[in-house]
Amino acid sequence: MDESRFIDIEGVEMVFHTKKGVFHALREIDLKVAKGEFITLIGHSGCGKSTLLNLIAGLLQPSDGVLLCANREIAGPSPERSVVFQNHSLLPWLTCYENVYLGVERVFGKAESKAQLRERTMAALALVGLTHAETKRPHEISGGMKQRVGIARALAMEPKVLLMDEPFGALDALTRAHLQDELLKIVAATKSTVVMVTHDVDEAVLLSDRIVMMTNGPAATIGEIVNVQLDRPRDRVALAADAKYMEYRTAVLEFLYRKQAHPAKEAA
Ligand SMILES: Nc1ncnc2c1ncn2[C@@H]1O[C@H](COP(=O)(O)OP(=O)(O)OP(=O)(O)O)[C@@H](O)[C@H]1O
Repeated sequence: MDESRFIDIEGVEMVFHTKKGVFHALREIDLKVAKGEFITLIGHSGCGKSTLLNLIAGLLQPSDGVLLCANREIAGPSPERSVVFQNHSLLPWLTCYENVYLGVERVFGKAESKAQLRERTMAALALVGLTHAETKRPHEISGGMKQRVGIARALAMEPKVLLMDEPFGALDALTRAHLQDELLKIVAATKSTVVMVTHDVDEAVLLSDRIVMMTNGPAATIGEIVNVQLDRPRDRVALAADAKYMEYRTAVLEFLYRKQAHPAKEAA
């Protein structure tokens, strides 16, 4: 298999049929994501970032074009492409442990013993530093912890691709920085392929191998792509004074606020 096109998106168009008529959301989307690559999607509000992520997740079907993952057409949702949403979407009546276990059981339940499933669940909770919270329910933990349970659940399914829709968008700046650092470590350890939607320019530069910048909608498409060639592991404090980091940051700001200025709704 050609690992440089692990996710292969070709000629994708997305048209929504609404009560008000036809809405052309995405046009001519071509993107190849390599195995182990970390991609962020950035662009102004409403440009179609979530739509593109949902197409890769298989939650939406394109109006035209094709999406492949590991050479197979993406025909629907699958645990091999697990999604972490902004609102953590945990089941409120289940404990943190049970929320993660549910995903583990779905993927490995037929093949493995209960002890093995338990081991996987505990390993995923440990990965996000939540072993101590296994018996707590979502209302008993902070927003950052809930988001970590969501990430643990997604990772525990050992997905080929981790899809994240503004996973840290609702968190305060310090918690957000902490979770970004954790995610970098986890991704380095698991060698996951990640596609993440973000509004945050610094988050995009810190995490990405490539930043995919989208033009404004309607009929949004990929405008430019920034190749972030910063060594890993990355240290946010050291990067703050790094000339290359500033260059990438400026390139994204330039795209968003000069080339794709959005007078009504300034994002990022
Ligand atoms: N199911 C749908 N039916 C009709 N229109 C839709 C549907 N889903 C999305 N859209 C429209 O497609 C466009 C892209 O929406 P999308 O949510 O993908 O944007 P986004 O870039 O993720 O926005 P935000 O940053 O605000 O979350 C928007 O104009 C939106 O109103």
